[in-house]
Amino acid sequence: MAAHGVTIALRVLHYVAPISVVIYFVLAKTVAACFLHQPSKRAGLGSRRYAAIGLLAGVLVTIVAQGTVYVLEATRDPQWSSSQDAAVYILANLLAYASLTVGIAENRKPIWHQYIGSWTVGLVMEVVLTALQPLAEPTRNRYAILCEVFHVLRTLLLLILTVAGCACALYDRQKLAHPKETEPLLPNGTNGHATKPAGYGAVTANGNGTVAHEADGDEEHDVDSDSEEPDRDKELKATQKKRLEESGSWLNYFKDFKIFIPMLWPYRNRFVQSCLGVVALVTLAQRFLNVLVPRQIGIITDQLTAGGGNGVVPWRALGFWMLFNTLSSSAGLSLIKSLAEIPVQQFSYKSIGSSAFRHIMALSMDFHNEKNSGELIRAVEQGQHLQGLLEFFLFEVGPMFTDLIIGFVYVYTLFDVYMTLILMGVGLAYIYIGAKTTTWSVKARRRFNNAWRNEAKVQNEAIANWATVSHFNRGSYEVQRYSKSIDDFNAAEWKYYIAYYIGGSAQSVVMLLGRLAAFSMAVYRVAQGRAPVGNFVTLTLYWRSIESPLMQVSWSVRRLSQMLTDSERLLQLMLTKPTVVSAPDAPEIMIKEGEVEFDHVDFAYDPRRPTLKDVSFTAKPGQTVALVGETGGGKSTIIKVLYRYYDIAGGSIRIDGQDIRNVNLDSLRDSFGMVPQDPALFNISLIENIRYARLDATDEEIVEACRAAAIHDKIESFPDKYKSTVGERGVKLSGGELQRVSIARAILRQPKIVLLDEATSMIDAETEALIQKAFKRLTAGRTTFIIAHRLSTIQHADQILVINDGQIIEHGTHEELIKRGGKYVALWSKQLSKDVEEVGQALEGVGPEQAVLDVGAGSSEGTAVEGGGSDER
Ligand SMILES: Nc1ncnc2c1ncn2[C@@H]1O[C@H](COP(=O)(O)OP(=O)(O)OP(=O)(O)O)[C@@H](O)[C@H]1O
Repeated sequence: MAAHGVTIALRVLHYVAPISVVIYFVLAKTVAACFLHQPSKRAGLGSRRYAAIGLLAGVLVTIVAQGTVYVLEATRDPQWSSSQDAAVYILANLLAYASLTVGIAENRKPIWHQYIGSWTVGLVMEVVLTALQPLAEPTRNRYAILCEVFHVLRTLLLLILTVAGCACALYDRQKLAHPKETEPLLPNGTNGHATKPAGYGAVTANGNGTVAHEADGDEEHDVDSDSEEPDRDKELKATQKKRLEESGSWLNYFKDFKIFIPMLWPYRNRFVQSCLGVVALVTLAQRFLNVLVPRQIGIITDQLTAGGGNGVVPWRALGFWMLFNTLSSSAGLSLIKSLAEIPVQQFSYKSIGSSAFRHIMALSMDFHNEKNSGELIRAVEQGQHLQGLLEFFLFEVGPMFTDLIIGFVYVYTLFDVYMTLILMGVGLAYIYIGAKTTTWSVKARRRFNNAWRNEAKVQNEAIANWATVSHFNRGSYEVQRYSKSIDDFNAAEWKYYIAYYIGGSAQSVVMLLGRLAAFSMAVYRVAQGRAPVGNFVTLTLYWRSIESPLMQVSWSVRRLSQMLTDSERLLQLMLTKPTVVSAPDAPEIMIKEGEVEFDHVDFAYDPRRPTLKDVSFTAKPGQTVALVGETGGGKSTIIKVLYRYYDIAGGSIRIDGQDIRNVNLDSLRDSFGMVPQDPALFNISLIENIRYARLDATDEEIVEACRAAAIHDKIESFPDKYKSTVGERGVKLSGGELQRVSIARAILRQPKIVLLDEATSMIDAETEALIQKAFKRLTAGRTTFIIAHRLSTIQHADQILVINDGQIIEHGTHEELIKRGGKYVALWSKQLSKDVEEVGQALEGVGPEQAVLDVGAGSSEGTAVEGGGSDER
């Protein structure tokens, strides 16, 4: 009775032993991957790895030897099938220890505790099995004795592995705790490694899915060391690694991706939610159909075989098969699923696209000055690959694992546990090869993406800067540059597809071998009479349903990593916070008078170089303040900080006593009418471009504004009048026309404060005189800031500020400044002499009296010649 109990315990242990080793290893690996466990600094010692591989090879030999003994015993005793548990123990143990051996052989820096723990679990199991074996079989033949010898040998090998592993771990801990006693006094620099800057390449992903310090010199697993990548991508990856290191675990790392959840999950959209429900139901039904269709064929086969041609048709079984088959056809449930998926995909496409676009538009000027717009667009496009993420997890990864589990159980019920083991073996080999090829293809994919982006960038830059290219006659140079970028792209694409296809073929071979083994085993079993023919037919049809989730596992890993790589750029973009934002619950600005006060304002684009230094002045309500000074002095910057393109570093800017940082940003910007230095238009009609300033303006108001800006007659002279399109950024208009359109926009906007940044620099003096009236109307009663190099434009200003090197060096009215005889006068006379020179050149050949006459007109009326001819770009 006791022997019977021991036999049962032994049988159970035969199943439990290999499973517990595998479970421990998988759990330890998962925990290590999630919490970024790092291999110890001494983990890469080659001698330890080789010793462990040698001992594990010994363990494998004892398992194979024991298996051989069982086969010999089976040939001697046909009733041997009763010891199926022993066969399972051998096969499963072989799979388990082979996986551990491959794990160490593949990884130059293993995380040892994962392995030591698995060996310990294996050791405990082997000790119990070795002790129970003699109790279960008191009378033993030579086969049993041999098996016991192998058991003992295996136990000894595992004991050595466990004890040596623990001893090494303890030794390392002591050694690392007292580095001074053992480490060389000189740092790493002595072995030729350069010190890397903090935060850059500090950690790299290694084969464990964990991070390792690059300084350890483990280049084999440094999948990210990619010298061909542009600096920006290296920066991106450095940020990603830094983020991973700071977050401490992959779980935390993925927390950042949660910003995409509201874009993927339709919280408030009932229709999309119900479509998701339909997709979920169909997915569930498909799991059942995967089994029911081949099973029904098996049932029909068995009924036909049993009938032996007696004319009885299995109508009922056939009817069910027809029903199941129709449901699983592409005109059945798949059609419903495909239709229901469309709104779900469109929802996420729209929400990712519009959120990313909204975010980009809300980012501050410093960001937009740095970024290449082509790259931004590509980041959004690639990020939209995330669109399928929700479905991917819910309706691909989930069903895939369900199918696998159903598959393991169903092939067991069709035949026996060996079939399940074949399936597991194929699965492990397939996933292993899949993981290997994914590593190559992800690396190749990154290069492919970079080359693709670079190609778009080169093309985009050349087209956008066509005028510059043409000024320097660099057309063929740009074509050459572009064709080189296509060559790079083709080379990267070629490498990517090689890695992709070779990996795919290797996996197909594994799949084929698995199919051959399973079908041979099924034929053998049917021939032995241990299973009906119908089961073989069912298996051949069902095998395809098991292969596809297996293929999906590695494909899903590949797809997930591809989705994450592609969306990393969008994530970085979404994580970029605008530097200028409204304070929470900031009130709208209330402008009554329009008094603008700069109070000890300091500002710098780059903290190493101050741009504005202690700037203080007050623009009284309705006053016109002119900013003059040498180029690069900081005039435009004063306007930019007032518009809050940038936040100042010190002091404050107040409008009617309200600090502009404490009011709502939109309301602040709504109060300004800006005419910038280089106005740009959309490539739409003129009338739409002007209406952009005030979307509800009527056509009459637009025409009125254009009249005031002295551009109406010009527009009327165009063949399509107000409907003329203006080209990209307004290139079809001359510089002067562009500025006048821009002034018309400002007039239409009816702002509270007017900002004119070189608004008339490209307009000739004659036209400027025409629009002076318009300016008067625009600026009447409004506080106005004017930047102008043409001093005549600003001589009537209420206040003139002379800006030099970020400071106000003089201020006052034109007359006061002229009287003072300082920098303003220097600027004024410099301009006069420049004008005389230019006029002299322009009037070469004209009589001297005539030239003097013209200069006189220019100086009194504001340099009549300055704008001459500059109205054309
Ligand atoms: N986005 C920026 N990033 C870094 N530095 C900048 C930026 N914009 C301007 N600067 C620098 O700030 C300084 C002041 O520039 P700003 O455009 O305000 O001068 P300005 O007086 O308006 O010149 P100009 O009369 O030529 O328009 C210059 O040295 C310029 O190089």
